[in-house]
Amino acid sequence: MASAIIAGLIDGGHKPTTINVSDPSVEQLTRLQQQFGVLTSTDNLQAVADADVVVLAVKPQVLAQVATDLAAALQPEALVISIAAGIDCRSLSAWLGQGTAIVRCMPNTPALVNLGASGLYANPQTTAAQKVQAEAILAAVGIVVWLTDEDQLHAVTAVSGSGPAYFFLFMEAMIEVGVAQGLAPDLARSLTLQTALGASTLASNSEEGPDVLRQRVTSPNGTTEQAILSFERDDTRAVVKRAMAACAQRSVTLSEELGAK
Ligand SMILES: NC(=O)C1=CN([C@@H]2O[C@H](COP(=O)(O)OP(=O)(O)OC[C@H]3O[C@@H](n4cnc5c(N)ncnc54)[C@H](OP(=O)(O)O)[C@@H]3O)[C@@H](O)[C@H]2O)C=CC1
Ligand SMILES: O=C(O)[C@@H]1CCC=N1
Repeated sequence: MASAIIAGLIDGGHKPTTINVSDPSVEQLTRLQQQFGVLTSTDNLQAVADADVVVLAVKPQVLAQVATDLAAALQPEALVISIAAGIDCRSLSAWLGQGTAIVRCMPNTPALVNLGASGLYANPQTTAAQKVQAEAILAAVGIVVWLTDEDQLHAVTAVSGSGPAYFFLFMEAMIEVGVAQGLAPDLARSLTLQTALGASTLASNSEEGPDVLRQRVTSPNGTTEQAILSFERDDTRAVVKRAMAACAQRSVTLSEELGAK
């Protein structure tokens, strides 16, 4: 995720030498340095020392340690943006310092192709100018929505944070079945991916909702009708509801398991 955000910032005209990337892996840093021309360090404290914005893009499992270590090195006026799933502002403040301006963000991997979708929530310590900064960083890789209730980030995770994986699963299944029905694998793949891109683009460009667009594909007594009836008989909406509930619930329990006690 961090690579995607760095790429978006640099594509958007951000000067590479104003970005300092820290990671334990020298190989990873060398790759980022060669690809983007950013400054690099294996020392998190050194990387944040002069930073006005710090993006925390580590796994939730290491966030407590990383954030606690950073506290002493942060500039008092720095904005901290965390993209970690689940971990709330209460925990981040406990680790970073109570006065820290924090924006929590839930991005997604289509940020890699500038088609990301991010939900953002700012704690009360965040100034209007810092909110503009946070929005500009995430807007470099896709659309941004602001949330007024931090708990909504669980739902954003279930919709867009994890959402790409649901569509990939659907694509995998369609490709497999296309092949089973007699198509060459490369044909099944390109037809599936173009259909996903076409459906998404059509829905994005249309004033009509997905329900109306679906009905347009579904000719009475035609082929689609049989597929949709089969999906409804299998209660696909309930399947989606259970999956997204499990996802949002995991976001809640990540916070309980890994948050500040
Ligand atoms: N993947 C996704 O679709 C999304 C992920 N997120 C969130 O983004 C965060 C990162 O996820 P993702 O990008 O997938 O994970 P990655 O494992 O790809 O990236 C995490 C990076 O953090 C580095 N790292 C590990 N320990 C430290 C440390 N102590 N100090 C500095 N860097 C460290 C890792 O290095 P190394 O590999 O060498 O250990 C790795 O490069 C997570 O919190 C996740 O919840 C949010 C939205 C979507
Ligand atoms: O699976 C995860 O925990 C992360 C957060 C959202 C997408 N990937």
